[in-house]
Amino acid sequence: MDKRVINAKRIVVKVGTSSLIYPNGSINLKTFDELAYTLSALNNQGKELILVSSGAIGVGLNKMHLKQRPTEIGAQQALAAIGQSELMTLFTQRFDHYLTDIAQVLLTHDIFDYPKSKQFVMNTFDCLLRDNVIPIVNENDTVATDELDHKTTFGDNDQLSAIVASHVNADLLIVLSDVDGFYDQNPNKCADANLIETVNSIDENEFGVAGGTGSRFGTGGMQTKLLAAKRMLDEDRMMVLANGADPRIIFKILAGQTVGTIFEREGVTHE
Ligand SMILES: Nc1ncnc2c1ncn2[C@@H]1O[C@H](COP(=O)(O)OP(=O)(O)O)[C@@H](O)[C@H]1O
Ligand SMILES: N[C@@H](CCC(=O)OP(=O)(O)O)C(=O)O
Repeated sequence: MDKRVINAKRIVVKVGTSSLIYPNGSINLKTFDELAYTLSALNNQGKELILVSSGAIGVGLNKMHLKQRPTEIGAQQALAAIGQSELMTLFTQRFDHYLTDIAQVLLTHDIFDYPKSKQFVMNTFDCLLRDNVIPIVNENDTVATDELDHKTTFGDNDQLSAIVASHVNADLLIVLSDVDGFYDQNPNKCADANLIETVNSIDENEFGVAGGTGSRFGTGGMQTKLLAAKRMLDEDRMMVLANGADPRIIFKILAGQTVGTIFEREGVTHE
């Protein structure tokens, strides 16, 4: 494992809907709790953490007792608005339990393109991290339209997490999903798919084996995770993709254990 992973101080963690919501639509309280515990423990150790969390629509569906995601974009945005406050309530409860302060930061993908907006966002992150408050970021779904196909999909927190990691100069991006890592074929479709432990570069070969989402509530699937990883590699940053079923896996990652898939440029020092 790359020594830089063990030494990472500023870490962005992205958690997908598939880790927070069960396939039956119920809220996965175990993940919420273990995520809050893990990030609180690391915060206490002096790490600087930013959590990018999806789940607003999933939690909104649950709150409104809906089983299917509506196709109309306005209805999805309304569900995201309902679910976002509920999502933060769940996080507040769990993080309170571990005596950790959190803050909600809603962003759009293009916010860093505007120098003044970028400055305000950066000031906010700086103050929160300085005060040991963990920012919890989601896309501002009611105003975000750039990623919508106006049919069934909504937003993309994989790439948003990479954008955030890049602008806050994070040492490491950890993406938690419902798979163990990046496979040479979609593991939900091919039983003989093999996990790839290290990826040094991403081109059409990798994109060629990256399929769409496996869950009813996830959006991007592996395509958007590879786009996020590509951004990290282009900037010589590292990303680890791992299974978020038990977020305490982050301790293993930071202990240097071989977990999931690490995306890192070639030629770095291993031990
Ligand atoms: N090559 C691949 N390796 C791993 N997972 C893949 C691959 N191609 C497609 N997938 C799918 O991507 C899914 C993860 O993406 P997604 O459902 O959007 O999760 P999340 O909600 O965590 O963002 C996996 O469950 C799997 O079905
Ligand atoms: N902003 C949306 C999620 C967008 C998204 O990228 O979802 P996912 O593929 O589960 O990470 C929400 O909170 O429901």
